[in-house]
Amino acid sequence: MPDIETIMRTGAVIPVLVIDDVATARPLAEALVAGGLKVLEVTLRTPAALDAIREMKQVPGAIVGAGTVVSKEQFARVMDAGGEFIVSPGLTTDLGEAIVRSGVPFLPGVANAGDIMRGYELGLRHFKFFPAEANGGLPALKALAAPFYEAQFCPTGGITAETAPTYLGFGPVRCVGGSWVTPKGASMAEVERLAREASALRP
Ligand SMILES: O=C(O)C(=O)C[C@H](O)[C@H](O)COP(=O)(O)O
Repeated sequence: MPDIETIMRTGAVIPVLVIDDVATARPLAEALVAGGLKVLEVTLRTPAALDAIREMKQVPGAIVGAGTVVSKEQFARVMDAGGEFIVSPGLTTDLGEAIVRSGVPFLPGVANAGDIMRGYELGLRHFKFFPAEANGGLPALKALAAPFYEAQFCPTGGITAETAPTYLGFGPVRCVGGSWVTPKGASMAEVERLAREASALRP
């Protein structure tokens, strides 16, 4: 199982996926991987999410994890489905301890210094800055990251193909997350094209 550092370094963008119909999961993963995005975050926002993880894991090269994990029960269900990493919108000690103890790669959401300190106490150094744009964007992240020189970030929330490069140009940013690669109603050819553009993004 790759660790969280490796996962964050695999590509410039982690697509954040909302899967309504499990039948779309595998073709979507194939299009994203073909476009160069291998790390796939399936949000637990829909009833299809866990089966979507199972389907996407069949796609060679895909590294499939779950987003929107807010409870230990969800964490257990994701493990059962074969999820390879966990993303949460925030960080509680209870959930954080359970995931850290398991050794499963974990990218918890942080929005302020207290959140990061809670992560440090759990031994975590990799965080999702969420919601990135609503929290003040790159200027806010720069100010927040300054005291936490070991921390590495995946800003997510409101980021686009246009704004991603400015985030990626900031040293502690390893990758960004976003849903722009899979617009609602897009064809698989369009998703592959957007993934190819996203995977080529550099500062
Ligand atoms: O459900 C979660 O836990 C999330 O991870 C939320 C996502 O990060 C954002 O919804 C992605 O933001 P957009 O790219 O602005 O759509």
